[in-house]
Amino acid sequence: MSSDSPLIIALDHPSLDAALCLADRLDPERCRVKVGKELFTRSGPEVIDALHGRGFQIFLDLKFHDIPNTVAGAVQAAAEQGVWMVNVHASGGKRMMEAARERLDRHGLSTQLIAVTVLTSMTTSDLAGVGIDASPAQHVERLALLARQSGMDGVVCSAQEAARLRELCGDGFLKVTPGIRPHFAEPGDQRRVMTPAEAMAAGSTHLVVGRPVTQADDPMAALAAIEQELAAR
Ligand SMILES: O=C(O)c1cc(=O)[nH]c(=O)n1[C@@H]1O[C@H](COP(=O)(O)O)[C@@H](O)[C@H]1O
Repeated sequence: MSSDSPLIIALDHPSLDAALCLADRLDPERCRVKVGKELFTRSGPEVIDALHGRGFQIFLDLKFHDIPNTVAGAVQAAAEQGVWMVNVHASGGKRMMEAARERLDRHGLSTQLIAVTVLTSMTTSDLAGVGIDASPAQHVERLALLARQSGMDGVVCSAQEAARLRELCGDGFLKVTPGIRPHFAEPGDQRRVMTPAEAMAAGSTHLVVGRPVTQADDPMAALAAIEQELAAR
């Protein structure tokens, strides 16, 4: 089964059972799902098989960042599990991203390969704290251009940077944007946020939504409310 929806629901759950319980309340024709570090570290590849078995396309969000050979091997291992999308950190550099690209191509693996630019929880002062003297918007541009030159299919960025990246990198370059907060949701720890409709208008190609759906009393109703917000724009 596959979904044309731009929505990717982040299954940031502490156990396989909890993640599957939520997945069973979602419709794989109306969203994809994202498996991140906590869930994968606890459950291992079993969660991938279980979600595939339920018909979901999966974004395996492990944000690989290591030497080129190690990242290439990790990306290959992810792709061989049949996931739809996998990511690395653009700040791992050009040679690291190229190694990942080359490994997928060499093995004929069509998993979407994207690079994280600047995390949506980060501000200018957070960047300064790690020695980067630039605003998030400036640093995202730099890393997105590097990611495109290195053969990535797209980037993870905040929706606030999507419009600029559409100008710089074109429509076909994926812009996967977390930090999505529908009108009914709280920002929590996110700093660079937008509503679903604003994010799509700005050029996002995919919206990563976690707590606004997963913590809702009725997750499918929350997803439907987001779909309505998108349809009304
Ligand atoms: O790569 C990601 O998915 C990601 C990158 C980023 O810059 N910011 C970010 O929030 N994420 C992920 O997107 C999800 C957002 O979840 P909520 O804040 O609950 O909507 C989490 O799973 C984060 O790990």
